[in-house]
Amino acid sequence: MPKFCANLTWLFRERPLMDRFRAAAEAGFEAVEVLFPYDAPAQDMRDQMIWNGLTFVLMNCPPPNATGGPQGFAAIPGLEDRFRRDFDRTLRFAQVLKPRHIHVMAGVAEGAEAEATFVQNLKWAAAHAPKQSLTIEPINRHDMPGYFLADYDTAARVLDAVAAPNLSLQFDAYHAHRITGDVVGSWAAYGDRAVHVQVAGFPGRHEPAGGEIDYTIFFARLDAEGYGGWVSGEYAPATSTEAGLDWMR
Ligand SMILES: O=C(O)C(=O)[C@@H](O)CO
Ligand SMILES: [Mg+2]
Repeated sequence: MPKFCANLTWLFRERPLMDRFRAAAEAGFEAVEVLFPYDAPAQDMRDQMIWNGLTFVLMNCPPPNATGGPQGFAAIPGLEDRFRRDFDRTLRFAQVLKPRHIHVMAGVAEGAEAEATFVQNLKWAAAHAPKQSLTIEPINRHDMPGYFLADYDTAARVLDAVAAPNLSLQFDAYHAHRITGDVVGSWAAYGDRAVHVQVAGFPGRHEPAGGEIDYTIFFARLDAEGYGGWVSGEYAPATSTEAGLDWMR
C-alpha cells in the first residue's frame, strides 16, 4: 500500500485544529497536510507534529483571510505584486512548518494572458525559493468555478514552460475523475510529473472507497510503479473520521 497522509483541513474536524495532529497519529497516519495553516501559531503546529512524530507534507499558497478569500492569484494578470507578497508570507510560515511541498494556487482566470502570468509567477517563485518543492494542481471547475488550472494538458504545458526542478504536479484523483473520467489513464499520462497525490471518493467526495473510482486498482498501480510520495486523504468523512478509515487498511 502507498504511504497515507491525513488532510487535517478535511479530516478529524470533530476536534479543534490543534487536537487533530494527535488524533491523526493515533489513527495510524505518519504524515499530515493543512491547506491553509495561517490562523494558528506556526510554532504550536510544528510542536504538535514533532510530539506526534508526523511529517508535514503540504500547505497551500496564498493565505486567505479568516473568512476564506480568493483561491490564489498566480494566474491573474495585474496581481503579480500581490502574488509575491503572499508567497513571501507563505515562506515565512514554511520556515517554521517545513512542508515537503507548497501548492501554489492559480486563481480564477482564463485565456493566454492568464497562462503567461501563471508561468511568469511560477518562474519567479521557483527561483525565489529554490530549495522548496512547489506544486500545481488541476482542480475541476464544477467544484471550483472558473479556476484557471482545470486540465492536465495545461498543467503539463505550464510545467514545461517554467522548467524548474522544484515545480511539479499535484495529482488529485477526485479532480482527475471529474476532469477526464479516467484516473488510471490520467496517471499513466501525467503521473511521472507528480510528487504528491490526493484521494477522495466520487461523486460525494467522501472516503476513497466504493464510489466510481476504483482505488484498489489505482493504489496497486502506484505501488507497481514504486511511487514514493504521499497519498493524502482529502475528503469529507461520510460519518465520523475514525469510522471511515478502513480504506487505508
Ligand atoms: O481542492 C483541492 O483539491 C485542494 O487540494 C486544495 O488545495 C484547494 O484548496
Ligand atoms: Mg486536492
